[in-house]
Amino acid sequence: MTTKVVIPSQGPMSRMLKVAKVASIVSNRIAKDSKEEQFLVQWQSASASDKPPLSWHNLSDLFMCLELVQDYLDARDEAIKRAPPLSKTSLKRKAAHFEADTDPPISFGLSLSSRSPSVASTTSSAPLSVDVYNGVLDRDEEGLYFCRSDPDAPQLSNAPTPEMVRISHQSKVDKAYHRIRAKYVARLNKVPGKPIHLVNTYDQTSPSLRFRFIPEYILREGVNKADPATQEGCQSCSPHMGRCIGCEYTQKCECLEYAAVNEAAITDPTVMSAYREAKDKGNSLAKFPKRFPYYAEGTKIQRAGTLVPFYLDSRRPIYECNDNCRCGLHCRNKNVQFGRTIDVEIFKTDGGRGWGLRCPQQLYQGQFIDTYRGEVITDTEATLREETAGKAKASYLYSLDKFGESEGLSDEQLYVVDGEFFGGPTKFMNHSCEPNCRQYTVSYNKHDPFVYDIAFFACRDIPAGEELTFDYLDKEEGEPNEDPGPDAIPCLCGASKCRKWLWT
Ligand SMILES: C[S@@+](CC[C@H](N)C(=O)[O-])C[C@H]1O[C@@H](n2cnc3c(N)ncnc32)[C@H](O)[C@@H]1O
Repeated sequence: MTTKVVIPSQGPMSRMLKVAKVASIVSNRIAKDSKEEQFLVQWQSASASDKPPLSWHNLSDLFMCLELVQDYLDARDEAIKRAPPLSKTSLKRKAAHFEADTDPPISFGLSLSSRSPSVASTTSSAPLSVDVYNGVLDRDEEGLYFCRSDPDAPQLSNAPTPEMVRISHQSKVDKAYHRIRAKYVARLNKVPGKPIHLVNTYDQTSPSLRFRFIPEYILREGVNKADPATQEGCQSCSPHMGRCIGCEYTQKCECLEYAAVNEAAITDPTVMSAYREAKDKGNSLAKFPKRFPYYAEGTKIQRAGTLVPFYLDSRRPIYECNDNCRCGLHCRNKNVQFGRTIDVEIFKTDGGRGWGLRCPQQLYQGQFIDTYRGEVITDTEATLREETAGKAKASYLYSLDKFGESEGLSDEQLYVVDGEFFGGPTKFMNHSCEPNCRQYTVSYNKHDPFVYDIAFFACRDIPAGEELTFDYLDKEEGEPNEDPGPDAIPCLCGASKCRKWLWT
């Protein structure tokens, strides 16, 4: 007679698993008696020579390790897609069998001991909520369950068996998908600021629970932001000049010192030659005409705060005023620093591009959407992460190289933003060869060429619900396209002028 160890059911929290000791989820099934979705947990083994213990658990036990359930479901989904299709008759027969008896036939000899005071023994004929296959369930001081190896138990090296795999592919996992979605939405609801919605009318999946929403960059080892003492503010401006919109005169505002010169505004030939000379010699261009980047209040309602054409149609960096400025909180030259002001929706795209981002309301040309957030890492660390994760990883890495050339910095000195595991909703923005958004450099410290914001703006009016996209290559006007290499990722943007690949 096989002994199984049963954990008494005492409400959902009483059986939470100790996540740190769970290695992975390796199978799933529907419990014969309770019809609960269950998952086979593979635990970490005490030593490398021990075979890891395995135990079946109801979904409710796994709330704290839903990330691992999600990993398992992704792999299961891939395996199902790769599996040869079953013939209609065999599918029907197996499904019928499965509904009648969903417990996998156990093809290995089980001999389980029950030495933990928190578990009770029963026989295989008793109704089981959870059964342990080759270990002993125990509880730590916080009451969390884990499974430790039992030297007397048989060493199971072949789980999941082919039979377990067959059953797992036919067993429903709707509740697991639902729980994962609920956990993701609960997290979204905690993100400060305007709501982020999650919409998936395509399948049951949710974006990765491993991702954490963060409001600011996380600076990792070796990354240094310029000393706050170097963040000069404009000292000659005030909130009460002219129209009371903060900075009013570009020539007064020291924040624009390094901003692009508006050459079209230089009509005097003497000024033009002085400008050319200063430019050639690398002298200060502070006194030449500049533009504030945003329309101020008082223009058309849909224009206020949007980019003026001088910036909209270019890749010119934007220098916003900062906390050390005298122009006040409501300066017309402060925008991106206040963050997103629109709702966004993360949605599952059709056509193989994964998740995408859209806005449920209409956006106007030049309107700020959000910044790209993530871990700021060194170039060396970025290369390491890229090599470890393979070519697809490159998609979440964003180089902060805007000032590299003008400041004479080498690639190794520059930083990279990795938005894969930490970031904001813009992580989900896909590429299009004919995009409706564009990325801009936004700096609050003109003396720091290393750490600045990457901000997305609508480059045309965007109707409510249209997917937000940008061009991943962000090339200068007229810059030629490189030929795609053998590893080039095919582009699925569907635009009529599609380049056919994402990057080389
Ligand atoms: C920054 S992520 C965008 C969000 C991503 N779709 C997701 O589900 O997390 C970049 C990745 O999205 C996919 N992607 C984005 N735009 C695409 C396009 N036009 N064609 C094909 N895949 C695209 C590629 O897998 C790329 O590596």
